[in-house]
Amino acid sequence: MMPFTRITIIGLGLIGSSLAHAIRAYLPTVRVTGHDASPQVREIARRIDLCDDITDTAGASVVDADLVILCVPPGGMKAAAMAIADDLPAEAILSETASCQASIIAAIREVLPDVTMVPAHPVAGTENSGPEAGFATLFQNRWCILTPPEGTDPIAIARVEELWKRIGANIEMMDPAHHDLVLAITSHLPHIIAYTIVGTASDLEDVTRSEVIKFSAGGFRDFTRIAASDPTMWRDVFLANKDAVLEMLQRFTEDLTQLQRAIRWGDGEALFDHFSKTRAIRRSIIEQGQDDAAPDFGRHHE
Ligand SMILES: NC(=O)c1ccc[n+]([C@@H]2O[C@H](COP(=O)([O-])OP(=O)(O)OC[C@H]3O[C@@H](n4cnc5c(N)ncnc54)[C@H](O)[C@@H]3O)[C@@H](O)[C@H]2O)c1
Ligand SMILES: O=C(O)C(=O)C[C@]1(C(=O)O)C=C[C@@H](O)C=C1
Repeated sequence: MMPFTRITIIGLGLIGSSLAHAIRAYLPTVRVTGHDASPQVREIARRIDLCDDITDTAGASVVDADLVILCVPPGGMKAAAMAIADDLPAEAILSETASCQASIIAAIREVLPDVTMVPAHPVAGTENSGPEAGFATLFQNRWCILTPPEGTDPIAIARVEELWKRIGANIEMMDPAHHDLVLAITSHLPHIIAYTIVGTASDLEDVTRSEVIKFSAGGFRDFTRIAASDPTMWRDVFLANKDAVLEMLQRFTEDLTQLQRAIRWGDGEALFDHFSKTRAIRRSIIEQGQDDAAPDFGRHHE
């Protein structure tokens, strides 16, 4: 059975447009309505025929929806929820795709205290943003983490789970605070490290910009892809997931200091042991078949 018949997507950037493409490709009988706060984005979305209908106001986009998915940057989630508060049907389910969850759920709850909420964070993306960056296969064989607040109607959870399965995702359930801790190490820390290393390299006076570009074919190039990720979204992620990110950064800094000491004191054994452990981690990720998507998706769309 179709989990939903009328889905509204608010925020038509990378994730919102990918969802629209995926729902129309894999659940073609579902009616997809879209809205974005930006008139330019709405114009592009209409031109590329992204949804069955694009509305100029948030309220009009939700009046007959049975599922509304907020796909705006984390810092815009509360405003997006506020904009639909008067028009959201009582029986509609609200979802959102934010990269961090606990503080976003709390902010939405302030505006919509009684709504049935099933947040769903797809662990899939690229460094690109905007309505033309999306593609239908983005979520294929990728994790989607559901973080429903305690006491959420199990039928609502099952319907959202079914939707994500139909567009190709694998489902995991997590408590929102645990989700934020896990993502802080697996996604948010790599981004802050990439933003730092690329910034440091370009700041170095004796490494000219042209040399950075010229010699960036190796490891540095992978960092530049991540460091090209959307500045608004990532500013919001670090502010909204402050505690978990600071906790992970503290751990990371301590581990970095240990490696720094090993280099300073010529402790080759410590370095070799550490690098052997990390090589084993990479190999086990590949064995589990989770290696394929992220870097490739980015490169297809460069
Ligand atoms: N980019 C990724 O890799 C990725 C992956 C998984 C989840 N996410 C999460 O999904 C959400 C969307 O990310 P994205 O990469 O699609 O961003 P994006 O920048 O590509 O698109 C966001 C869109 O939201 C619109 N918007 C902003 N505030 C709005 C509001 N109040 N009402 C209506 N529209 C509004 C913007 O105009 C923009 O078009 C974020 O919360 C992000 O954390 C991102
Ligand atoms: O592959 C990328 O470009 C991504 O950064 C995707 C990525 C990640 O860190 O894995 C980024 C943020 C999301 O919340 C989920 C996925």
